[in-house]
Parts: sequence; C-alpha cells; structure tokens
Amino acid sequence: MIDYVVDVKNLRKVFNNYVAVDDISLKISKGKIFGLLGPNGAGKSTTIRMLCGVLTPTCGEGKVLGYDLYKEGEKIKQNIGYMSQKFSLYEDLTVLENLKFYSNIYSLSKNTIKRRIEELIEMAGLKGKEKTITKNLSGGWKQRLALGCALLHKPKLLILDEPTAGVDPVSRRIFWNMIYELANQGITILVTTHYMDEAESCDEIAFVFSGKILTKGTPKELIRRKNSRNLEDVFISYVEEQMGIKVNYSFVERNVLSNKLEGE
Ligand SMILES: Nc1ncnc2c1ncn2[C@@H]1O[C@H](COP(=O)(O)OP(=O)(O)OP(=O)(O)O)[C@@H](O)[C@H]1O
Repeated sequence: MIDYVVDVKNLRKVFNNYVAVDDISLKISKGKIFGLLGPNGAGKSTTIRMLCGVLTPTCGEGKVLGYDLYKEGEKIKQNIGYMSQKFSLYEDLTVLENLKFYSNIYSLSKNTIKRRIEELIEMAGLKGKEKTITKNLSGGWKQRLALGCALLHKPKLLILDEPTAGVDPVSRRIFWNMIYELANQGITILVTTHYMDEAESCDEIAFVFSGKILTKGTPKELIRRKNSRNLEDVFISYVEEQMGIKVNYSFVERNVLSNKLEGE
C-alpha cells in the first residue's frame, strides 16, 4: 500500500538556461482532488509532464503511483489516465471508434473493452451518440468523450491539464460532477485550471507562479490564512508578497497577468 499517490520532492526542470519549474514538492493522497492553479506559463504543464513520466526532471525525486519518476516512466504512463486541454480525439472517427481506438492502446481483453465502453458511454451521457462523428460534437461532448477515453483502463490517478478550457459553463458543471463521482470511487485527481471556481471545488490547491509553488492548502484554509474574500485575492496577495510585484487588477479567466507582468 503506497502512502501517497503522488509524492515528489524538489522537482526542477530547466530548458536550456530557462527554469520552467523550480523546486516543486507535492504529496497527494488517494481519492483527493488536487488543483494546480496559475496563469499561462507558470509551469503547470511542465510539472504535469514530469509527473506523467514523459519528461525527465533536471533534478528532484519522487514517485507517482509508487513508480519512480526516473526509472519507471513507462509504468507511470500505463497506469495513469491523462486528458489534455486539446482533447486528443480523432475528429474523423465516431464516438465509438475513438473509444475502441483508445482501448486498443491499453491492450485490454475483448470482453473488458466491450464492458468498459458501455460503462463509459453511460457515464459520459453519450448514449445515442455512438455513431456521431467526433468533429460534429460540441465542446462539452468532446470533453466528456475525452474523459471516457482517459478512463478506459481504470486508472487510479487521473491527470487533467486544463480540461475545461473553452467549454461552456453548463458543460463545465456537468464535467465537475463527473470528477466528484470519480473521486468518490477512490480515483485521485490532479487538475490544472485558470478558473477560481474550479479551484474552490478542489480538496487541496497549490498556487503556481514563475515555476514555483507559492503556497498550498485547502481553499478554506488559504482564504482564512489571508483573511481574504476569495481565492483570487489570496493568490494576488501571495504573488505580491513572495515575488515583490504589485498586482492591482483581476487576472483570472482572462489570463492576462503573465502578459502584463512581462510588459512592466
Ligand atoms: N520544451 C520547452 N522548451 C523551452 N521552454 C519551454 C518548454 N516547455 C515549456 N517551456 C517554457 O516553460 C514555461 C512554463 O510552461 P508551461 O507550459 O509549463 O506553463 P503552464 O503553466 O502550463 O502554462 P499554460 O497554461 O500556458 O499551458 C513557459 O515559459 C514555457 O514557454
């Protein structure tokens, strides 16, 4: 039995001379929804790529699902579910064909494939849409299909990189209800987001800025600690305090903070 599903310490990633991720440590327990929150370029995707076993850290150490980041990247890849903001679906295939295609990647038995596809079509509310060509689905349906594809092999850890970017508010709500249900079943979820309301829905969050984790905690704890009205104010307060810069307007959901700061 592993203590933490994600347990990494002092992860750093340097591209040429550019430090994209600087000294990130994370511990995530089973069945928790953990959010990485930060503006564009903060280092969220780079962190996630290291945790998925696809990018070797420059230094640091750690395990995901008990597998070593350096030596067992393949094992990590096989055992996690991953969904990116770009939904890697085949647009010209039908809903069912996409699910079949991804099942084959995980080398599941014929019977398991049949059962899992039925379960996931049900879960994603895609019943009746099996023969629809994927490009004809709306963003919300594509998102739910992509989630279904990421869950075919019953991963214990689901990693979602900005899964709701560009999806309408109703679909976002439906999607988050599915996330809660998966967490209730014991699946651990790591999600990156720009949206404060989504961050508030997480059990724990880490604020990421300029490659660093500024702070971590439950949304309630963080708001209490800074005696703030909301998470956005807490985030801004940490950026100002730790980075020594003045932030005097809202950035979230418009992704302007990083651009503005670069221009200052
Ligand atoms: N392969 C790479 N080579 C060089 N620089 C990179 C590479 N990948 C990422 N970076 C840089 O590292 C920084 C962090 O990028 P990353 O994609 O992790 O940020 P992010 O928080 O996920 O932002 P976004 O929300 O835009 O995806 C950025 O400045 C980016 O340009």
